[in-house]
Amino acid sequence: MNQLRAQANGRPVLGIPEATVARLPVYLRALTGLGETGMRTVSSEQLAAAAGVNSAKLRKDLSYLGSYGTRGVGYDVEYLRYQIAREIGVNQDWAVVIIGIGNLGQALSNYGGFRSRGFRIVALIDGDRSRVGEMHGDLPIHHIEKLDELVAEHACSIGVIATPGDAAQEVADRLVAAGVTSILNFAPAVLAVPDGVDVRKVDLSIELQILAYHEQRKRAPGEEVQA
Ligand SMILES: NC(=O)c1ccc[n+]([C@@H]2O[C@H](COP(=O)([O-])OP(=O)(O)OC[C@H]3O[C@@H](n4cnc5c(N)ncnc54)[C@H](O)[C@@H]3O)[C@@H](O)[C@H]2O)c1
Repeated sequence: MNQLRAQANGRPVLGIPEATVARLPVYLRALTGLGETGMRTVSSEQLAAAAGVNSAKLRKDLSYLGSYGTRGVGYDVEYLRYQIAREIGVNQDWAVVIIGIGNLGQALSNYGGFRSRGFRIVALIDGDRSRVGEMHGDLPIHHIEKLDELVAEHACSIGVIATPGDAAQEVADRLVAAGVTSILNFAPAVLAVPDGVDVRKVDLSIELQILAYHEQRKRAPGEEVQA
């Protein structure tokens, strides 16, 4: 899928390229940082530098939102932040369920930064009955058999999978059956899901490999990487 549908007043208006959609959270984070320093307006060059992209690309991306800035003044930081947040959907409050409360699931459940970005972790779920009732922050672990009930109770549309890879498909199937339509998958597994369900895969080792690739090219020719 190359084009995502943008919504304005609930109506689909134009296609936003997926690469642009992927950069919107980066702009949002940069704008939040600039806003916190007290900056009221920002030029496309300043925002591009803060976001780590080139300014022509930034202007093109923002034009998809109908945001062109004011010549000689730039963009209103707060308004642009609001526009991007609305486009991404983070002006809403999204209920999130995490499945698999091991090392990673616990770290995610203890991270306080999701809430300020519009994501509320509402339930922690694990397949190990001996973990039921264990508290992380102010949430207890529930057994996976309670998944349907919890998803319905909290109107969860987003599920995070942090189970081992061999359990991930089964967990995804259960999430979909419970009504979850977006899955963030940390497990090393390729998930099959029906149309209408979005899956994003997070793989930190791929990110590290990309860094290693660039690191290798910074070295002088002939310089060996120590194993
Ligand atoms: N994507 C990344 O960058 C990245 C980084 C770290 C870990 N991981 C992956 O995240 C996953 C979790 O890693 P971890 O170190 O937290 O593992 P862990 O073994 O500490 O935790 C896994 C948890 O999943 C639970 N579980 C197992 N099967 C289940 C099922 N069918 N239903 C519900 N819960 C179930 C276990 O009881 C356990 O609590 C692994 O797949 C790991 O490879 C990915």
